[in-house]
Amino acid sequence: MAYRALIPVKTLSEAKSRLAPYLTQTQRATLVLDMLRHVIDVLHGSKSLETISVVSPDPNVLQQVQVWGVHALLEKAQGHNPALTVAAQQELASGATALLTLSADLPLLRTYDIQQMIEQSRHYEVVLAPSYEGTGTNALLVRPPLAVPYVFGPGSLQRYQAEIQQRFLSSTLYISPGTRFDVDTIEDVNIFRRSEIATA
Ligand SMILES: Nc1nc2c(ncn2[C@@H]2O[C@H](COP(=O)(O)OP(=O)(O)OP(=O)(O)O)[C@@H](O)[C@H]2O)c(=O)[nH]1
Ligand SMILES: C=C(OP(=O)(O)O)C(=O)O
Repeated sequence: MAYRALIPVKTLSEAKSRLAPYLTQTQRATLVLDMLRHVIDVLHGSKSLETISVVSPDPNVLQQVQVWGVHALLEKAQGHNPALTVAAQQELASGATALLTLSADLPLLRTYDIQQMIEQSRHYEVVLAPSYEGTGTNALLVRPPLAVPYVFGPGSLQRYQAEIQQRFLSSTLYISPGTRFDVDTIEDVNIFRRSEIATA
């Protein structure tokens, strides 16, 4: 089985727009790149992935991730789901048999989470990792790639579940702090900062 990972990353100037009232653009860009670096390090550390790719329209992001040792895919169709769809088609065409798509903003993600999701995917065609509030999807492991269409966005978990049901695919939920906690709001940033201080 050829497991690969794919991380979508927005243009830095537009990323983390919900934090714009609280953080400067430079602070937001730094936060995005720090969290992306963490996710990439964790994926590398899992030693379970044939390749790791980042899809983004931002040349600075693409240049940076190559330095970190991952593939840089220029966004060919605009928007979260269209960009992922084209990138996943490329992965499928080049031999991927399973694709883990995950958000770039998961600061508590651990290699154990990746290994567990891969383990579960041996028994289920789709493994979904929900966000804390239970409506979002922070990671999605699909075997084969594109067996389920990308439907990220508000309320995506329920939409994924409906798509899975329509296609009679087997699926399971993977629930862990590492995949549940994504940084969207200033409250999330503060929770994360407090957890860093507590573990320092
Ligand atoms: N390539 C690409 N990635 C995207 C796009 N939209 C969102 N993403 C990525 O998808 C993941 C979840 O993104 P969102 O929560 O929608 O956006 P965000 O920038 O994290 O936060 P907000 O701007 O506050 O919504 C993050 O890794 C984003 O960088 C897009 O249009 N293209
Ligand atoms: C994009 C999503 O979530 P968020 O905007 O909360 O990161 C999603 O869960 O599909």
